[in-house]
Amino acid sequence: MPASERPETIDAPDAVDAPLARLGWTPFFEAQLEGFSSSIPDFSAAAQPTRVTAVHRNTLRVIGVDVDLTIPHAFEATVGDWLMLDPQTKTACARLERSSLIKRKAAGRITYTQSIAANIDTVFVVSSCNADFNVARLERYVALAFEADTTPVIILTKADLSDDPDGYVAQAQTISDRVAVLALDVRNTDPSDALAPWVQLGQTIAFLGSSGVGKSTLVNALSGQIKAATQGIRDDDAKGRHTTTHRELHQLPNGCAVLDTPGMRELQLTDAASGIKDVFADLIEIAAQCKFSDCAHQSEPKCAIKAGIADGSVDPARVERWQKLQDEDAHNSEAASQTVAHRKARDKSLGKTIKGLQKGNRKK
Ligand SMILES: Nc1nc2c(ncn2[C@@H]2O[C@H](COP(=O)(O)OP(=O)(O)OP(=O)(O)O)[C@@H](O)[C@H]2O)c(=O)[nH]1
Ligand SMILES: [Zn+2]
Repeated sequence: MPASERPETIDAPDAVDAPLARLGWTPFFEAQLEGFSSSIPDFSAAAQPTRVTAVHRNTLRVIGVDVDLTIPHAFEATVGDWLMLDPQTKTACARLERSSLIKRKAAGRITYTQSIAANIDTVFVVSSCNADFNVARLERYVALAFEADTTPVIILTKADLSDDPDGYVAQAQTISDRVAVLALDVRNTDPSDALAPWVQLGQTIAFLGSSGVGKSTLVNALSGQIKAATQGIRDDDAKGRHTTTHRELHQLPNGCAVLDTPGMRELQLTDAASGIKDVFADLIEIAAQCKFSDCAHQSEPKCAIKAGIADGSVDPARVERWQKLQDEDAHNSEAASQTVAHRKARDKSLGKTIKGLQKGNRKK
């Protein structure tokens, strides 16, 4: 959903079960329940929806209505997923289809795609009206949010520290006409009203941005802890920070769920080709007029991008950032797949060596 179509009437409290809505339950998930009892053989009719709030090495923590349990891993569930819990066996018997998924390629012993968080509705991309502000970085996060099927909203904090917050807003607005941009002074003003269109019962939000831009300050303010000394609260992390006891899934007083999960706050871009296309849709449309379909917009004849730069309708810096982001994404995506290919080749040759040695031993 384009951010310009602001959610106005999401999940009226009576539309879905209110206690579940406080965990982020929406009609999208409700609608999936019907199909289960008939299509899944061992589906228990008593199964109930629970949300994954933490992923540990061997277990998942799931929370539902009057449920707070640690259960075995199932269905490759990640933080934010909805699992149907069989109350008898205390195991998951189904994972609901995801409305969104934030993932990244992780290169460990085996390279694999790692899910970071599921079912986030709005990603607040946070930067500040000072040195942190960087259009290229914002574009990267917006691409990531689009790629994951979430709605990105740009928040520029520390408006009070700048002489020209509107100038920052204007710059951020050039990123995409599908993304709302807000400048906030979170230290002195309650952000609740400004963020109300997205911060609603049944919705799940997350904050993305560099360290120190004010993400925790925002969450604290939304939790009704305005002007709480962020640092002080933080030092007492387990108890003091935010109002809920669950570190990974906070519930705001109005019933909006906030996913705060390790690895979510700062993310590298990989496998985000379609998210990048969404951010630079205007340039892609122009590039479709280039003579060559694989035009690199460098020295090719009849290049529509270069023509646009020449007549002033296209910003050359934006073209440069677009190409850089594409390169970064291609590089990261390829590096990850090469790691797999390289390891496979190495393991194969190692396998041959071992076989050879074994044969040699047998001959002796
Ligand atoms: N003046 C001003 N200060 C702010 C504003 N928002 C946040 N701050 C301050 O910026 C500092 C960093 O804020 P945090 O909320 O801890 O930043 P963070 O993004 O959560 O940082 P990490 O947890 O490291 O990712 C704190 O001292 C806040 O009080 C703002 O709008 N105006
Ligand atoms: Zn071109």
